[in-house]
Amino acid sequence: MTVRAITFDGLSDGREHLALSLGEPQAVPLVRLHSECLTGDVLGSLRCDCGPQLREALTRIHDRGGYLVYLRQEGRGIGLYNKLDAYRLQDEGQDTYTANLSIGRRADERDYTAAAEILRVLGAAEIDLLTNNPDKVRQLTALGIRIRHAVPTGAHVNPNNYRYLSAKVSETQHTIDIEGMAL
Ligand SMILES: Nc1nc2c(ncn2[C@@H]2O[C@H](COP(=O)(O)OP(=O)(O)OP(=O)(O)O)[C@@H](O)[C@H]2O)c(=O)[nH]1
Ligand SMILES: [Zn+2]
Repeated sequence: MTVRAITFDGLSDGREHLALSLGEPQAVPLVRLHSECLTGDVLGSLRCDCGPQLREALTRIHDRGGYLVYLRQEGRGIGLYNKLDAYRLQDEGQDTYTANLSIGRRADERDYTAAAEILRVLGAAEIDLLTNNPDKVRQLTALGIRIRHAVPTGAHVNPNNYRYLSAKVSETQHTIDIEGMAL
């Protein structure tokens, strides 16, 4: 797989987000905005679905042509240490969003302004977005990116992440097909 890595100067949040260009260039590219998850992406944690989603995205975007934008928004924007603190509360029974509130943070602190800046630099003003998250679609649209289709990812369900995925469906209306997959 040939991959072109693209770096950026002067993004409004000052972070080192990375874009990967995969496959053949397209008028309307397939794009994934992947939020950093050290535990899932790198360490293979089964508590979430981030690692399998990342690998699925790389393959699908390579086949279709487009960009994977790796956003440095660990823990839905609260950072790694806070996410690990929230995990402790989840082990005591709180759901993934309530645990954020319990440590004094918002349920989801992600902002996609830098992502929209990146897409504009890439010339990707209209995209197909690989996501189950309606908030990503809402925010990007408000930032001037046209979403032709929101393309759902696969459902990467396991016994350890079932509650986490259920909360995404019930609390933030993610389009994940976990019906009948209770483990
Ligand atoms: N605060 C917190 N963040 C988490 C937790 N589990 C995963 N994350 C972070 O959540 C982010 C991934 O977001 P998700 O809400 O799983 O999925 P999404 O990106 O909104 O939606 P998709 O585009 O459909 O994948 C990554 O930054 C992870 O580090 C958790 O229990 N608590
Ligand atoms: Zn994760």
